[in-house]
Amino acid sequence: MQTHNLGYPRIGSQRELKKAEELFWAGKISEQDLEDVSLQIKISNWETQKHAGIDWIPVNDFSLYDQVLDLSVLVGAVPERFKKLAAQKSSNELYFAMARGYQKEGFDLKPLEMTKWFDTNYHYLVPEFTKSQTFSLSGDKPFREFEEAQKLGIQAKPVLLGPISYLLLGKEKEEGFSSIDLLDKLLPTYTAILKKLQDLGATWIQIDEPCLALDLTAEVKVKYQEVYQRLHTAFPELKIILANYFDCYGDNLDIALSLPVDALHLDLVRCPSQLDDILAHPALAHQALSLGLVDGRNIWKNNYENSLTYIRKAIEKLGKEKVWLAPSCSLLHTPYDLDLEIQLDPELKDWLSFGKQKLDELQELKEIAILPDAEHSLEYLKQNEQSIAKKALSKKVHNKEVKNALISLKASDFKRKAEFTSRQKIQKEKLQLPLFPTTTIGSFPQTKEVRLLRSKLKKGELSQEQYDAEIEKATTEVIHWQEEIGLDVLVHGEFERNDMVEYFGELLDGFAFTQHGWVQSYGSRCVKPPIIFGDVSRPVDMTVKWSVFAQKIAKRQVKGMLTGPVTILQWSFVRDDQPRSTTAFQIALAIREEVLALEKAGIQIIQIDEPAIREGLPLRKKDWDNYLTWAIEAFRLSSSGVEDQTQVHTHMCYSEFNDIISHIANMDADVITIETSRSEMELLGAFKDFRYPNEIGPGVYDIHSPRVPKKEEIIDLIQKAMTYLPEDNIWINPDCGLKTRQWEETKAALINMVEAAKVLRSQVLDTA
Ligand SMILES: CN1c2c(nc(N)[nH]c2=O)NC[C@@H]1CNc1ccc(C(=O)N[C@@H](CCC(=O)N[C@@H](CCC(=O)N[C@@H](CCC(=O)O)C(=O)O)C(=O)O)C(=O)O)cc1
Ligand SMILES: N[C@@H](CCS)C(=O)O
Ligand SMILES: [Zn+2]
Repeated sequence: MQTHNLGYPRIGSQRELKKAEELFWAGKISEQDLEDVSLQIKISNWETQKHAGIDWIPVNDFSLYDQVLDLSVLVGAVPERFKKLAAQKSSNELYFAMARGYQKEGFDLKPLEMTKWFDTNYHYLVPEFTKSQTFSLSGDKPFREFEEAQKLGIQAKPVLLGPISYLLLGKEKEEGFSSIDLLDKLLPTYTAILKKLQDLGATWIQIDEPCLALDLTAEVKVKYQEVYQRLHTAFPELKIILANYFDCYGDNLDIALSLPVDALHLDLVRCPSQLDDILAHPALAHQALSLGLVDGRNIWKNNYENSLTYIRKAIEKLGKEKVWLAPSCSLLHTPYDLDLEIQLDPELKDWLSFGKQKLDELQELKEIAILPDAEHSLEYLKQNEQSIAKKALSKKVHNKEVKNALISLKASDFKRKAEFTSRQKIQKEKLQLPLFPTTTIGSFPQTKEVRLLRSKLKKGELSQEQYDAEIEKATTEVIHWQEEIGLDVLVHGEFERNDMVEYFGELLDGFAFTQHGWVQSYGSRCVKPPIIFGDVSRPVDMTVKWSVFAQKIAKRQVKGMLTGPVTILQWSFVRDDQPRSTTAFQIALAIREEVLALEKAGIQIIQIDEPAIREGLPLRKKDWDNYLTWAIEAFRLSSSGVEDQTQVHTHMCYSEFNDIISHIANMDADVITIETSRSEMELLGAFKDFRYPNEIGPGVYDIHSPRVPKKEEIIDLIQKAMTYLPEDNIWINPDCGLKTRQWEETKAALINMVEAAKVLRSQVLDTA
């Protein structure tokens, strides 16, 4: 029996990579310094895994920015616009230019698009393909890392994203072909990579094909057979472990089992039922099974008794040699090390397991499975049973009042008092906003200075009063500045928030938060997801103080700003002892209370952000309806308590809306602000076709880039939006919050946005 790992977090246990990268980008350290930090992280990761006793340790799971971008660079899929830069710069500079864009020395290069990695909060860089796309081996990253690991005596298993998933995750940049048509062109380069790894001494290679968890066309299914047959023919000696995760193989199982690979990985956390299906499958013959037992997407201790049931079943059918033990997916999505959490409640800590502890769990499971009667095995089992039992019975988890509140919900709790058309009249009368009201999405730049204040507060170097005074100052400045430039609906800037989810997690009961539980979101950006361990309730006001403060000093309306229940759920580590929907409703009730508290305090416009509604969609379409029903109900529960005159906004980003537009409409927010600028407003087609009734703020510029949009561009975009939507329903705003931007470009962009609104208003008046 072997243990192996599918991938390890790579930001460093103290976010060393993030810090080094940001210094490198600022020109403060050299490329060599960055390489040194990277190597230290890799070595530390390998040693940790070796020390835990993992038999096969992944290499090439490290990345300076993103593993999909790594493969694009390795196979030479560099978009044409970067070619001139490529000729002048180092490979790292080109790599980061593709990741982040390049706007200097006469270049104005847009980065690759970034999108969600399946249903996670990790974002990858979307490969770009053209009809005449060519590929060629253009780097040495996996080879270098394999050699580095070998030198340290690590039994290394290179990890590569599979050729089919790679192509399917990319985007065609011109019409008339499909990315999967490029397989024949890609395979020679892909085989060159395998050849080189084999020549260096690799025996096992992990090829990730997470697209096997999606609904696939018959054409793609056939490609799987062709490709893996070709790879097997080319490398009969090389052993391939094919990894799928995040959902079942489902109806791709027959294909997966027919492939000439040496081992198949199953995510038993997301799909426990597939083990029986596989063990009973007539095609199961030559393959070993890698059991994805330990949850790579969550932080709870593994339940050994459950895992051992799976292990025993697999051994019975296949024999010990053909059973591998693994995490369900890469540990990239978990924090590094629970031992760093010295402030966590010890009772809660006993229920948890982070990346490093998950490695120990694998090793302990292996020992229990091999030597079930050994003293240490019995001890491991006993300890584990005790932790699991304590959690199930803990008073900290269960709150009767919350459970009762959920049971007592009525249909009317999910519905605004009046229909939208009546509300709209009342709100237009009350708010007296101009045509094309301008607003922003909530956050203003979270500068180093603001973050430093919080850091000092946490370290006790600043008192709460001193901190509050500084946040007051920043909020006051931003309110006055918004009024000065003429924005219509103001925001308080969110300076008091570390993150739009963690902030609420720190204030709600049933949540815990960590000191070092960082998880990579994209590139150097990380999040610290809170841990939902118990029934959720709201012991204190969470946002009222800062909204009321801002409203008091403002001459115009200030939007209250909340994160919605589905997004809080999606971006937290969630309970595994009750359905996600139950937790979502509990959070929704807490947010509903906050909404009512804001209303009572005189806030007339309240935004409830739900950027993660779409990413929460299950990977298989058959599961969509169930999810969308409870997710939209959770939003409605959070937003429906208010009077008709109170205007509820929601905000979404990173979303394609076509296939879920009826559900978006069903949220019944008075105003929805959405990311549309990158699609040049084309996303609005769905709203037009559906005759979406409520008001919409289509984003007029991309906030991911420092580029300042020109007034004329914004006018053009809104004129385009007017071909989709009634002008009375249009708001003007950026795509998303401005927290990652600098002040300089923020100011310039918003001034242009307000000027554009003025021009548009006068154009409409002229034609009236
Ligand atoms: C909108 N997005 C979000 C997602 N998920 C979330 N949970 N939150 C989101 O906002 N998913 C989708 C997108 C992803 N986008 C982003 C955008 C930006 C970040 C980001 O900037 N992350 C920060 C960390 C934010 C934070 O928690 N800050 C804390 C602590 C800051 C810190 O490191 N302090 C230093 C001292 C200060 C200093 O010297 O700078 C320290 O303690 O050592 C805070 O503000 O208090 C990042 O830096 O990565 C993430 C996802
Ligand atoms: N209100 C949040 C939404 C981000 S999706 C912000 O402005 O940052
Ligand atoms: Zn957003």
